[in-house]
Amino acid sequence: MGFIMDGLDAEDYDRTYNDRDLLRRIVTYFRPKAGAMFLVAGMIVAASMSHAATPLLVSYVVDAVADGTIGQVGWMFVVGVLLAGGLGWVFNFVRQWFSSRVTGDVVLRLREDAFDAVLERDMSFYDETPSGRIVSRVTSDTDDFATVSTLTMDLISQVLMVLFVTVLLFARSVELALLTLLVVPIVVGLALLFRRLARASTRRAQRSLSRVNANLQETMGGIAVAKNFRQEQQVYDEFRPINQQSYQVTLRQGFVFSGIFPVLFFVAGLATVALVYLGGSAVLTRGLSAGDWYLFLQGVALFWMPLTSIAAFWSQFQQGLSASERVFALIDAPPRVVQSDAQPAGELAGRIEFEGVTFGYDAAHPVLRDFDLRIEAGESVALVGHTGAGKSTLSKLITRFYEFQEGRLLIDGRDIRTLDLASYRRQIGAVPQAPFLFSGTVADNIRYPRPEATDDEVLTAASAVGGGDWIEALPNGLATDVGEHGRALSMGQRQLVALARLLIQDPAIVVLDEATASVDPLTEAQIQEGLDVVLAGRTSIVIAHRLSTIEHVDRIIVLDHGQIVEEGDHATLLARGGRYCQVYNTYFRHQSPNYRAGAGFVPVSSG
Ligand SMILES: Nc1ncnc2c1ncn2[C@@H]1O[C@H](COP(=O)(O)OP(=O)(O)OP(=O)(O)O)[C@@H](O)[C@H]1O
Repeated sequence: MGFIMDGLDAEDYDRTYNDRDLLRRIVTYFRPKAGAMFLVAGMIVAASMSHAATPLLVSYVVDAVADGTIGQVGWMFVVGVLLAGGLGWVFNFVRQWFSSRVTGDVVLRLREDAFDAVLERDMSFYDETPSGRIVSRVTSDTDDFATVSTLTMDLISQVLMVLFVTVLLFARSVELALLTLLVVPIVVGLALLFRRLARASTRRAQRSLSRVNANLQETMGGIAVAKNFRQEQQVYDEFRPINQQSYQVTLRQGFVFSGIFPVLFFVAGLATVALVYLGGSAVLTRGLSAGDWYLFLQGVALFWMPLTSIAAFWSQFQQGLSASERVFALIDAPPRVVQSDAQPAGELAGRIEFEGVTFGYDAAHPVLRDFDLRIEAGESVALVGHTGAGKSTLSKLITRFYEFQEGRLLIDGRDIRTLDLASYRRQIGAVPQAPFLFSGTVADNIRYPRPEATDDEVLTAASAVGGGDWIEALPNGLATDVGEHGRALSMGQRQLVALARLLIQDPAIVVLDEATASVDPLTEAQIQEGLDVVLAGRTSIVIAHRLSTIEHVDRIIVLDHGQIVEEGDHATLLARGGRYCQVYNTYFRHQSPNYRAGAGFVPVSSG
């Protein structure tokens, strides 16, 4: 049991809706399609009537054969049966056509809503949720939901068939009709019991599938690293148990689902035996016509088919319901970042103040405790410190990607929680270590923050960065295709594109995580020049990895375990011989032009 259930826990934001809320929610998606659905309902009634007409007509044929009048009326029955069949086909066709439209439109809207919700989520959501799982909610879960609507329409048509057949049965013989109906509560009871089992096993099957998706997604994302280190076997070893688990869980689901049919058929078989026996005796003893008896035998078959398919329907219905539950949970996931107001940020000067901020990714383990820091408008600050010191964390709070637990964060003296996030983020330029480029040309990527930027503006921005020489090195200049994730450009070129993109955005505050990947000295110089242009006149917080950056900024802040342990400019801090010197000796010393292995250490006198 342990292995089969491992890793199939719900996501943090998963929730269980009660049936009524879930159905109400589903109905809101179908309401705009009411017109088409009425037409579908009409077609379902018409098709069900034409299908129910066939056994009725045949029962008359049986009677006509029995009393020898078939010769005079035979042709009418032939026409009647053909007509019922033909009309049934037309009604069904129209029904299928419109119900596909309804389902398609509903899924379209649901998927749009799910996608919008995904875009709205805070960064913490992406850190915690593997992207494969998100993908499977937006794609396969919405598809499963679609099957609910198709099945619901099928079910309605089946139920109508049952009603028509019941009416026919009662019209012919109340006694036999009641006998047939006696079995209904048994079937419904079994179906309800089965419904509980099906829902639980279905939910597990969906989770295991999304685990497979998540694993595949991660594998594809890191395939270059895996191949480089020849770790294909390890990747395979990781995939195998996850896939195996999905197999086991699906197998269990199949077991549960297939269990219901033998039980239902057994009950149905008993009922048929009883009807054949009682109906046969009635024909012999009480003058029931052979046609009536035939109608009953057909009626039983017609009657059982919808009932058993209703039972089978539950399984898929449950699958669709739990899929819709998962999609709605994604749509309804409460944001972690909560704004108390939505004041437009306006033109920011860029002053940033942390006042007694406490923050932990997990509230029980704070990364920052009672943290104070004031960065003046237009000041450039470099954050340095050992790995895990909290440098990126600070930048994530400034970009408002994460919610902090205590204290205040002020931007130009205004509480960050009172600002309209969209207008605030427009003034924040965040550059990650490995700048992400979207498929398209270099110009498309530079224009990304402001699609209406003219070609001249794009060219000016690109030329301002690193003297613009790098554009000539591109095969098609700014029209060069960057390839998937910018793979067609070198790391250095990608960074230059990211800097030019910042110029187009023109933010008041820049939060930059410097790339650690080394580039050639020429590109390095271009990037440094680009940085000087981009950072001029803006508040900038740089998670510094390059010596030239720390030598140029107004203030260096040394972080250790979420605390500021030292601050000042490069020369002052070097002279002090404190914690900064330790960091310098570890990370920056070797970047000095005079670097020689084992030499150039700055003496450390304290801490
Ligand atoms: N998404 C996350 N979820 C949980 N913990 C995290 C997350 N990101 C960072 N941490 C933890 O917070 C602490 C600070 O991490 P942070 O990324 O701010 O360090 P850093 O100084 O930027 O390190 P580096 O130079 O390696 O990027 C670390 O202990 C890290 O394990």
